[in-house]
Amino acid sequence: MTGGSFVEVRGLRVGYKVPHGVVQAIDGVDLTIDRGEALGIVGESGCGKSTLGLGLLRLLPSNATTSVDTFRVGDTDVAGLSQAAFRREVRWKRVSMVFQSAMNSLNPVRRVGEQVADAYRLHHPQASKREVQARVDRLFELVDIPRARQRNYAHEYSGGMRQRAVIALSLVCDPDVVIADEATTALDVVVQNQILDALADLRTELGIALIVISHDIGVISHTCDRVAVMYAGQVVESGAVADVLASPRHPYTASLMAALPRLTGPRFRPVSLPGSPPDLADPPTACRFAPRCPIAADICTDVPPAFDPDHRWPARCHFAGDERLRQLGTERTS
Ligand SMILES: Nc1ncnc2c1ncn2[C@@H]1O[C@H](COP(=O)(O)OP(=O)(O)OP(=O)(O)O)[C@@H](O)[C@H]1O
Repeated sequence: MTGGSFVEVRGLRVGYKVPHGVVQAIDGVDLTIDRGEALGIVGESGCGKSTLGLGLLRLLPSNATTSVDTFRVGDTDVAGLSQAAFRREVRWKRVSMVFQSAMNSLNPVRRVGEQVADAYRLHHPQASKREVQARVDRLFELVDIPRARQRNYAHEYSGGMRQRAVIALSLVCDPDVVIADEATTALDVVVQNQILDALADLRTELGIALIVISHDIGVISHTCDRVAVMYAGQVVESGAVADVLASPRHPYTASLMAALPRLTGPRFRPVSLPGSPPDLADPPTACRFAPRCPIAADICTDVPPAFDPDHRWPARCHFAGDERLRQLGTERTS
């Protein structure tokens, strides 16, 4: 990773206050993304993916405490901004988000075109009627919805079209960074791929830095250049998608891959990962994955593994890239 990346996040931490202590949902995450690049965030439920996206946009509930050493977008340091300045200058304008449930993001009793126009007017109160309509037309064109459909209500759209409309809303203010959180999870695979392709086109056409959050490694491989694999609030491996998926260096990534059914090549029985992630109010002090790890040794429960986010392909494991990882998921069925 380069020090001159377009987006740089260093030392992000988010804790939720709960009756029995603090759930440290994000514990020192570093990310860098270039313009036009897509970074995937993958991991199983509860590893902190949504907290990461919401934390970057400062949209977390009041029991959350967030801190970050560096959050820079282009030349702007957004970490030091007050809540009011962040809302005014960053949220939706520099960094926006596409959520999973399109129906929750769209107003059922207002035409979709009007909703997009409302959102634009909110941020550009001086814009003339003609400017607003030109922007709405452009946004519908970008997400490939015919102009005539601006007059429809959300319930008259298909699921895929609704999700495109939500993407159009996220682009209203011409953001530099778009975070897509499980944006296609509710859609069938064909429509899912169309939406992922649309996002991929937009990021290259508009030079957006895209963060794709998903529990589905297939979604990440379809859309992203790089991937950060999260486990228990930390990034455990990151690198080029093709490298990481072909020969994972961390046992957690290897286990995620082994749990995937394969459609081509020799047939393997998917091997699900035993156990569950640790309690984030009291995680293991050394390697957090050790209790579930098939190759763990004494050092893993004694010494926290190092992680250098500036390495080309870092893995938070004492046995990173170990030969034994290749054996995971090799239980052939035929
Ligand atoms: N408002 C909250 N109060 C307390 N704990 C929370 C809150 N929101 C999330 N958490 C906890 O923070 C951790 C991370 O949750 P998060 O929703 O970010 O994970 P995730 O990877 O997005 O999971 P999923 O895919 O199921 O949404 C979990 O242990 C979760 O229980």
